[in-house]
Amino acid sequence: MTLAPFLEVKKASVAYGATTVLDGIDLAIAKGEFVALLGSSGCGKTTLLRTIAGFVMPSAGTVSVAGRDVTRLPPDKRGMALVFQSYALWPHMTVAQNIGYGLKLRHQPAEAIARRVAEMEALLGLTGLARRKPAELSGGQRQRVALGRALAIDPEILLLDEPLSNLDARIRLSVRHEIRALQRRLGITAIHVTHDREEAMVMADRIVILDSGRIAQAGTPEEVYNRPVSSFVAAFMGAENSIGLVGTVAGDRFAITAGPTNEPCAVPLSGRPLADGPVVARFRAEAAKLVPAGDAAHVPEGTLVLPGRIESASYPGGHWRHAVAVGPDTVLADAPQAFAPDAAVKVCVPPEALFLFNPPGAEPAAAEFAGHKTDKASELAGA
Ligand SMILES: Nc1ncnc2c1ncn2[C@@H]1O[C@H](COP(=O)(O)OP(=O)(O)OP(=O)(O)O)[C@@H](O)[C@H]1O
Repeated sequence: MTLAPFLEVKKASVAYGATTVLDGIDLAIAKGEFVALLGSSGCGKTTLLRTIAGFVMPSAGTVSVAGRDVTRLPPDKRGMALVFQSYALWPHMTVAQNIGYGLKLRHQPAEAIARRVAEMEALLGLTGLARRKPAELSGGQRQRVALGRALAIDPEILLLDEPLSNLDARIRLSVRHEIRALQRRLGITAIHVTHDREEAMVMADRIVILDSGRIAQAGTPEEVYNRPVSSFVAAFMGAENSIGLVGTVAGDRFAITAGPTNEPCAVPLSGRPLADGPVVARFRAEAAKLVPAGDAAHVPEGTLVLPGRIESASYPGGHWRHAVAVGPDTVLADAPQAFAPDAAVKVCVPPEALFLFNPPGAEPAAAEFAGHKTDKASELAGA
């Protein structure tokens, strides 16, 4: 299903002095969609959000809402509301005054403000706290007030800049669900900046992964998790183990040659745009199975086998995590039981959990991994 774009960023670039921070960003967001902007520190997430909000003027490109170019409009004329990480509540104002602040700026009559504030308090579970000042609230309550202030002006687009990062882990989980449920209920379009992968996964309809001011991949949580288009995205989505291999395309399979760190193996290409030669193989610790070196009977068929030696084991909860020396590399692999240090093992990785990429410059030029097109239409279709 392809949805018409509601918010559209076209070829947007932003530079601070000689430094390009956003480089030709193309992004189309459907009405009611919840999009997470995900990326490591300094990749340009906040700059993109502030460009959409109107606080940063792009040096090139446009921002439009419902087909209307808003690139030159001031922030308060864009129908958007921004919620910050720091809440930015007025400390001397009560909860009610903070929530009603935007309406007061818009010269709404007092009764209308009181009505809307009461609605917001009920919606956000703040009833009874109207006369308190921010200092008399918990972090979660303060964040709900900030959300109430943003929603009170009835924005079409809600922009969230790491709104949960000041909350402790447990409250964060509940506020996460509250924000998502509210966004769904109100049918509001939301863009959420975060560097927390799990937060993006559980909250968003679509995740946009930024790398050095460019979109590395945009897709549903399931797409970016299971079909990363690059080694960078795979690593960012948790496939942090990396091994160098060599292989050749043989029909619909990629035949991995036996090497110093691996046994030979053929994996289905499944549309992967691979060329003969060296590849980087990435996989998650939880996707690998550890088998004692002498126990050939328990090596699952069709898996990539990496002989190794246990360096250490730790218990993060639910399983044992092992650091395993594989040739000159160390990979992490989980198992339900602990292996002893120095034990000889085989790290077995099933083909569907193995992400293979030719090194940059070696990819087949014309090949495109099915379902990985990043043009606008398919981005929206993934919504
Ligand atoms: N006003 C500014 N002047 C100069 N450089 C800036 C300015 N604002 C941001 N930058 C630089 O632009 C780059 C992107 O910053 P941005 O805040 O968008 O990153 P981010 O992905 O949101 O990072 P974080 O997760 O750390 O907040 C960084 O290198 C930053 O130092």
